[in-house]
Amino acid sequence: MLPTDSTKTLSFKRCITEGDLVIVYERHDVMKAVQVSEKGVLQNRFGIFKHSDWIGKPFGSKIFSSKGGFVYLLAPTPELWTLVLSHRTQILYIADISFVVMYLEIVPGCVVLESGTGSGSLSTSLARAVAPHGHVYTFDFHEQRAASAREDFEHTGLSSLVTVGVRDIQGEGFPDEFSGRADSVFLDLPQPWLAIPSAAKMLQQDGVLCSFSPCIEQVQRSCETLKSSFTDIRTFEILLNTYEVREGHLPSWQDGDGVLASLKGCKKRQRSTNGQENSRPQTVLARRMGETRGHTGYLTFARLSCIR
Ligand SMILES: C[S@@+](CC[C@H](N)C(=O)[O-])C[C@H]1O[C@@H](n2cnc3c(N)ncnc32)[C@H](O)[C@@H]1O
Repeated sequence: MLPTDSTKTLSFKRCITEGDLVIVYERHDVMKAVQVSEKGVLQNRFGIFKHSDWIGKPFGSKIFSSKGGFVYLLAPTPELWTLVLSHRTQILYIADISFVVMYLEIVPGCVVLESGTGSGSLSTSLARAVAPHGHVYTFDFHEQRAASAREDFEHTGLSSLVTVGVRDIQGEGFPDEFSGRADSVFLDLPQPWLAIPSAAKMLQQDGVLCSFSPCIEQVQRSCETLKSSFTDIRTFEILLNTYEVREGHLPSWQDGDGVLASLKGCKKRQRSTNGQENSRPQTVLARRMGETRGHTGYLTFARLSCIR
């Protein structure tokens, strides 16, 4: 059983009720988080939507406005929350987040330490990964950021899984009460090497640490510090290619190589009985969108050595 308030973000199989946070989805790049209230109204380019029509509908419903336009009402999963949250800092995105959760070996029941909290983008996914009985303790030295993150975790229903502390982790290290208790530690700090000795103290035998740094000089300095108590030190840079999937006409053989793949396979150009060329049939196309997404940062992982 999940703690009751965390069912908001962690369960998909329920109906929308008053007070819920929903993600109103127009397109993959146009979404917003809305708190449902009986008297609430949403207005966008597709028309006017009354919240009262949403209550009782399952998450995932397609909802029509009086003008016939529509939006989808989606559950505020960590994946979607990362795309709609208010940016108080730079944040981690899904490609890095998914790699972090996997490589830190985070499973239900884990205790995870994190600093800084920033906008809580990573913390939200960490919380889901440790649910229902694990916990994320996240620290930021910026009081207002910590308070805003706490409010967000209330809204997304994760506050029973995440505790936000105000602390200078580079200066003071993590609190001693976590000594030897953490399964994993994640650092997104300007000088992570200052926090690494404390992180090593917090980790259980063979626990894993990850440090995110935007530049390679920081990585080098962190690795120097990691060498004294960690093993299996490895750095990754995650680069993402996105493909747009849409209906369209296949190019003729003379059209160049703009379209990289057809999901339905190639159909030859058709000719009618009078020998005229028909318009080419519609098919589903996948086209690479622009350049590979640029550099976000380096992820350095290391496992605590058994001999401390
Ligand atoms: C880039 S943000 C973290 C973003 C976060 N990973 C996310 O996905 O939303 C870095 C955070 O570290 C915090 N920070 C910087 N130095 C710190 C320190 N010495 N102790 C604790 N937090 C610190 C900043 O206030 C900032 O909020």
